Amino acid sequence: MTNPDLSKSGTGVFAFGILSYAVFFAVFLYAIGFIGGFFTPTTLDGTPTGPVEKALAIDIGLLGLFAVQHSVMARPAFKRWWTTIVPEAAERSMYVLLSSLALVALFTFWQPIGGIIWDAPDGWARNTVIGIYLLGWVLLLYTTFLIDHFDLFGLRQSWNRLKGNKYTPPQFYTPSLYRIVRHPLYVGWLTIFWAAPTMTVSHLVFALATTAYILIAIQLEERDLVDAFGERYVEYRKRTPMLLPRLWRRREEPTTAAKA
Ligand SMILES: C[S@@+](CC[C@H](N)C(=O)[O-])C[C@H]1O[C@@H](n2cnc3c(N)ncnc32)[C@H](O)[C@@H]1O
Repeated sequence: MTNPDLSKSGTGVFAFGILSYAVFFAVFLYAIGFIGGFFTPTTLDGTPTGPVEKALAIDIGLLGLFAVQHSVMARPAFKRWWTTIVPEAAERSMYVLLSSLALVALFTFWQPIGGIIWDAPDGWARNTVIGIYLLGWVLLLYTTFLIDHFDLFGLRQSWNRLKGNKYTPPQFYTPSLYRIVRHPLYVGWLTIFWAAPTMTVSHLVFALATTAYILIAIQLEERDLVDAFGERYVEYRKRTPMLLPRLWRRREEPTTAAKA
């Protein structure tokens, strides 16, 4: 089969990359309001409009849709097949666009369930939780730049295609926060999901499901990282905690290379 990259114009692929990035950015801004409960017309917590069973079924379906799209399309085997259909330089932008559209569906059709699990009192307690929530977003955005923000959201690939440069995938990095935990970006997400000044039943369903999803996604992602980077990632995994920073210094163990 011919590589579709060769038959598509670099300008078209780059324009698609920009469009996909713009949609992602709008979804990112909306998500801050949707999960935090400010400004946006629909929110995670809100007034229920129908029976609990129906709301639960819809919400779990929406979360499942996102989880399947986001995980299946991220696997190397899927990408190998998919890039026989879409240009290689547009693959990541396509992934970002479809992830964003799955989130638009979630924002649009989410059914609040009501029922308060906890509610931080007004004043310093509530403001502190909101502060932690916003810090989660800062952590998330900051971490994307530690790996490669523009590669993660597909712009680097389409820019390279436009310029006719050969694409080199990102290498294995452990800068800054990656020395403290292996998944700082997911720490950002978990902070965002759980730092809720008011925790309703639908927010709890959302936080539990997304936490479970992240724990599964880490297993899949690390399997791919071991395949891609081999012993370097295995050693890194041994010395660096997954999500919770160590509060004490670990006794240095000899590396596999040193043992052999
Ligand atoms: C959404 S990012 C999440 C990164 C990481 N799991 C985290 O929570 O910070 C997923 C992409 O980051 C890549 N990735 C994860 N750890 C990496 C590292 N230390 N260096 C380079 N790429 C990494 C994965 O291969 C995957 O393509």
